[in-house]
Amino acid sequence: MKKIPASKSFKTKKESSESFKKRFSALQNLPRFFRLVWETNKLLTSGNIIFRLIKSGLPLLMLYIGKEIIDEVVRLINHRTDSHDYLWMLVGAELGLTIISDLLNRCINLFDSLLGDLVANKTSVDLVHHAAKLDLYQFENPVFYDKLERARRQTAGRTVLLSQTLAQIQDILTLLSLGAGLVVFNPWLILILIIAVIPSFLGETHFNERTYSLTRSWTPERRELDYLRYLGSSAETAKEVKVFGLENYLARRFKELSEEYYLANRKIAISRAGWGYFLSAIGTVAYYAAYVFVLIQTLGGLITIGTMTFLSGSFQRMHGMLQAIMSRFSGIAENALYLKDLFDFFEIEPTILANENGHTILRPIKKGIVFENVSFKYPESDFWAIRNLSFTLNPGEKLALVGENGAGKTTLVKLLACLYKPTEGRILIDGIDILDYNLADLRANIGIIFQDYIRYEMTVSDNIAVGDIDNINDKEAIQIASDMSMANEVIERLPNGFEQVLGKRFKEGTELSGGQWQKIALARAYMRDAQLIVLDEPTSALDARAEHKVFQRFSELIHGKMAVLISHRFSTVRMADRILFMEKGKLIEYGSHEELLNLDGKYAELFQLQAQGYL
Ligand SMILES: Nc1ncnc2c1ncn2[C@@H]1O[C@H](COP(=O)(O)OP(=O)(O)OP(=O)(O)O)[C@@H](O)[C@H]1O
Repeated sequence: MKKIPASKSFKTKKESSESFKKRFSALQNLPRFFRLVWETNKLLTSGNIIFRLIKSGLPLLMLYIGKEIIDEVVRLINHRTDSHDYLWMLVGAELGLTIISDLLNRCINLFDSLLGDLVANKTSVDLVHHAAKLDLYQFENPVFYDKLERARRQTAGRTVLLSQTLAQIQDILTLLSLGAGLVVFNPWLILILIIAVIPSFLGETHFNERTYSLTRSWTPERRELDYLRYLGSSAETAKEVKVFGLENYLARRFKELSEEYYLANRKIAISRAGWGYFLSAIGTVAYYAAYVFVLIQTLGGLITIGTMTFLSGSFQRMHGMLQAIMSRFSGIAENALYLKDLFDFFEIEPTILANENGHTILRPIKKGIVFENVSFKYPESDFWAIRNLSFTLNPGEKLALVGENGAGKTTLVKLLACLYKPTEGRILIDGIDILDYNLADLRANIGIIFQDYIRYEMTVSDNIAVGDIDNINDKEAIQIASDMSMANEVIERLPNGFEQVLGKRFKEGTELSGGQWQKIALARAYMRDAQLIVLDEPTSALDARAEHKVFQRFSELIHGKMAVLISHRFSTVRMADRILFMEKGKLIEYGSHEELLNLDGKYAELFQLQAQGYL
């Protein structure tokens, strides 16, 4: 079994004090959090605060009435003929306050939970919007991914922080009011009280901080655990797990890793329980010392029995409350740290900007698309995925990209869609760098179907409409796109036609074959009114005849538009006006099919090889 890395289980003093400071500075995130809560729902937020303010004054009032009741009862025992009216009035008032207090509790809980759900929903929506703005390479970076993962966890978890902080404010107000009552009768008790809770507070703070550092430093492993759980128990992976008999391997890997995490966690949990018990025992002893002090004063006739119950009652409540406030305080600081992860994520800026005021693409494109000495390295990679690539895609031209696996074909398409920035060189549309165009307009003009397109487990209609999501309700356009891509042949055979849910995740879902999925995905390309259509091996799962037919149709249907086709089938590739043959990121041959055959180079060699396979 792997040993727990030292850095994960133990930390130096310096690290501890640094993260301690970090915890407290994380509290600075609270105002931003409350702004978010306020913006989410002003009515619920203000209602919640008002109810809590009222509630915070009730304990003092109740204790005072309790004291008055006892003193009145004692007085009436000694003066039996006096009227009982004041006593019943006090009892009535106590009953009324109890009923109001219950009602306030219900309202506060209700508002907390409604507000918590709304905040979680709003944060999730903001998260999706922000994630969509970020660069693709950021998603491929593990550090970023961990941040995203932590942020995603925060969206639901912050509900606790909301009620914690509001309860904290409420308890502090109650404490102040009770404290004022206590000061009037005996100021010394306050001092005992403070001494009693400080050890617990320090203990709580220390352990919360250790838990946070542990959780944080284990984010990559927790991500791996989630991934292993997914591999071992999801519909998508079940087929392969069964045929390769991976269950034991996955379960073992999960067990080993989860056990390491458990052990690290257990260590903290045990010392937390031990120290927590010891430190709160100090508080209990102090409480009893104060209690004895009050009893002695009562026996000496210095205070009434009512005052004794008031003092011991408020002391007990304040003790409990102070302890709750202190332990909640470190809880809040801890949650605020997690909150920092969420806000940090929102602070990550994309490098490819939306460029809302950028150029818009001419319709139709006049001079075409020019790759000008473009080179590209993936971030964190030290080899060139694309190297010194220069070519022009003329208006109306159909270009095919050919090359062995890893030659850089998909990378070229990603650069064209502005998913990455070229490391060197420029890509121009009508003479303007694509980075200077309005990003949304640029992408609206390009329709790309990637080889790893998404199989949306939604209706057929939605699966096609994602190609032009603004027209999701345009049934006619969806129908036409499906006719064009030959998906109609698939759809006709589905029990619910266009409304058929695809995939096996949801009830009544139907699974399609690889080729059938591809025909549906291909319809997305016809949905949008793009000037350039890029198909990155979207027909690899079609049989040879179907692929030939699809491409023949494609050439006819997109007549006049620009297209880039990536395929490993030469029968398809030869339909293009021009073919670019790529090797290790470089363009090594280009021309029409006939020209490349006459050249008798790499293209011709691969073509012959494939042709022989069919002989
Ligand atoms: N996200 C990525 N991060 C780092 N390197 C990558 C990434 N995607 C691709 N590469 C590398 O870039 C090179 C070009 O990959 P690309 O996907 O463009 O090839 P391709 O020609 O489309 O291959 P195929 O025919 O297999 O689809 C490969 O060596 C690959 O390992």
